[in-house]
Amino acid sequence: MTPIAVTLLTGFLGAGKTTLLRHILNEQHGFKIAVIENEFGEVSVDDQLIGDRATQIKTLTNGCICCTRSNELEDALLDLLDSRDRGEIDFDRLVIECTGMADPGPIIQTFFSHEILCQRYLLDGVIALVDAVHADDQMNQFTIAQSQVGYADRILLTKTDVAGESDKLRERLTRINSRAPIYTVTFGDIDLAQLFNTNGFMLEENVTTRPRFHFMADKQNDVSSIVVELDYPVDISEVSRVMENLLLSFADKLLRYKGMLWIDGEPNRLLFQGVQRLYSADWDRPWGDEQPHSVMVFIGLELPEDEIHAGFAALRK
Ligand SMILES: Nc1nc2c(ncn2[C@@H]2O[C@H](COP(=O)(O)OP(=O)(O)OP(=O)(O)O)[C@@H](O)[C@H]2O)c(=O)[nH]1
Repeated sequence: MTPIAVTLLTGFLGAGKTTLLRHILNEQHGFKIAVIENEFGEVSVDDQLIGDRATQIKTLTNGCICCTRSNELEDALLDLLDSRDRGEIDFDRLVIECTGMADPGPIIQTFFSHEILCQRYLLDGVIALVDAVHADDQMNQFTIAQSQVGYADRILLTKTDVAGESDKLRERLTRINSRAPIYTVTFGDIDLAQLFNTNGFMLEENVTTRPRFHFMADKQNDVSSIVVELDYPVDISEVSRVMENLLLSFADKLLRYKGMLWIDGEPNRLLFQGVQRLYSADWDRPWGDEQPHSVMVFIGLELPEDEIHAGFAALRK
């Protein structure tokens, strides 16, 4: 059975998530989309704004889905599957709109830690919306606004019609997350091909991410990213040991990491990625004519850069 592709919309309060969702639902894309909305408070406003284009809208108002202990998100995901299996509703994609204060981490983990959800849903991508007018202040004040950017596979800069383009803001976003491309979007108007099928959590991605800016130590952000590149082969069990050690001390700080490794004596590339404590690895295609090398991107909160660099540097034989 083909898993249902899930897109997670995150971004700080007022960044334009609902506006984008409305645009997604009104496009002629041929998908049947179900929506999970998360709002604070008993009265749901956004589902009235969205209109009736979604197959099914589930609104979770019992607190924020990233921090409630009630498994409300899990229940909603299972309910949707039940209704679909009973033939009551039909959908082939799911979009989840988080609240503006939500931490995407636990939401992402839901898709990796529950057996049925793992099988039936495929987390396709995390889209972070960033309000070009307010983002700087928001990220200065709230680390969660930085984390939302840190988890993203795509960053959408909204409200540039008011704020204009800012290289400084783009540079800051790239410092936080050097992996995600940044697109501008005005009132949600964007080609869906840029949002869907990002394969953000698939392992066959060609990871060649490099920071587009050369920067100094990051004093501005709590969340930042680093790229680790190794021009020597490493032992797979040694890599596991380095990762286990890093996770032992810093699991909560390593928001997201992804990489391609040159494993000693192996003709194939090893792709690996993780979100906090959960990580996985898979063999990819052979290196072929390409010069083998390793490249990894780590995105995290108060990123333990020295420890990461030291851990992998120690693998040089
Ligand atoms: N000028 C301008 N306004 C925008 C743009 N995108 C969204 N808005 C406006 O920004 C306001 C907030 O947009 P929403 O889509 O409700 O934002 P949200 O992220 O869903 O907000 P919360 O649910 O509160 O987190 C609305 O008044 C939108 O019309 C844009 O690109 N340009």
